[in-house]
Amino acid sequence: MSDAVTVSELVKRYHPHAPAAVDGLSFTVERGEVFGLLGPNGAGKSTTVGVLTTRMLPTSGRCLLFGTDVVAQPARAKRLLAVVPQRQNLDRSLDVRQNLLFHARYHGIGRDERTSRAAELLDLMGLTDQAGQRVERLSGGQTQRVVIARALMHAPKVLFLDEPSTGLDPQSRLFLHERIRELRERGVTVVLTTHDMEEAENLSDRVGIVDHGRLLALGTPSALIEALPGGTTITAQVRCAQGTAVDKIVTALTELPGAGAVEHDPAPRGAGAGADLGQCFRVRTDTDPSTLLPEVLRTLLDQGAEPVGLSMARPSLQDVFISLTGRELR
Ligand SMILES: Nc1ncnc2c1ncn2[C@@H]1O[C@H](COP(=O)(O)OP(=O)(O)OP(=O)(O)O)[C@@H](O)[C@H]1O
Repeated sequence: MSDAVTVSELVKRYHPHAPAAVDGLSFTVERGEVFGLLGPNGAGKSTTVGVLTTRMLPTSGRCLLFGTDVVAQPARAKRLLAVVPQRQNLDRSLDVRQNLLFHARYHGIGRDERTSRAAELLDLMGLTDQAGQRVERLSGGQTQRVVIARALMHAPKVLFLDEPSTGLDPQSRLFLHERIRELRERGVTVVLTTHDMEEAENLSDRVGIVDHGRLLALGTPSALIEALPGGTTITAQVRCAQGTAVDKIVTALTELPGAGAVEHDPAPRGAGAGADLGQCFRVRTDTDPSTLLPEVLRTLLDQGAEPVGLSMARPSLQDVFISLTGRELR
């Protein structure tokens, strides 16, 4: 059985002498998964999605949707896919339900079927009460839900979502995430492009991180996070007696079994009164932090430091993203 999306050796050059916007990209998206396509500005995500959704032609390489070549059979590919763009493009002269019905009619879906699908999708997206509302009266979150409902009217097998949560309030964002999960339960494959790493980590079964048109990493968010060196960080805020040798504390922490790099920050944020004596130590570890944590505490006490705060942070997809694509703005 073919994958939902197959991208092989995709190259897209906008100008013959310009660097390739997509430079030999290959990945597959399995049927029914939510796949996050991530990368900094200009990485080549929109170009890749543009080719996959038949909006532009590749320079070379092949893209298939459920085995259908998007270049050789664009009309067939269009029936399989739906795109939810970042900027809404609803028909302002129509109400919510009419937007859905018009889209279905365009796709050749019969009257009875489009009426029942519209009712079902309005219900799924929590829009039944807004069915007769003009789209210009809707909030940002409601508009986004209408755009998704409309995209689903022709029962696409793969849905491309571009930055779906941009500008949404937390409730709308949560609702949208629940609906995306529900779509996956119904067997719809979702390709999500987002800059929001928390969203990508929460929603995606797997993510592909691209930069300069190339794939840098591919896997489940948890596998990519686990592969990050210097995994968990234990942060200890302490108060030290005047004259305490901070270097000695750093050395003692570094010598603990399982400890990786140790950083010292003499002015921790929010140290408050007596900040001149406040110190912060960060211990990175690839091992189980629950065994290291008591050792860190004991070492600090042995060295005459008084712990006032202790925390443990697992790295996130954002850390993976930054470690692969760098910190500089483009
Ligand atoms: N129509 C175009 N003509 C020429 N170059 C383009 C065109 N569209 C995109 N590019 C260039 O191709 C590269 C990839 O752009 P693309 O829009 O695919 O990146 P992206 O990852 O989607 O970025 P963003 O997150 O900012 O949307 C960039 O260098 C961009 O400047």
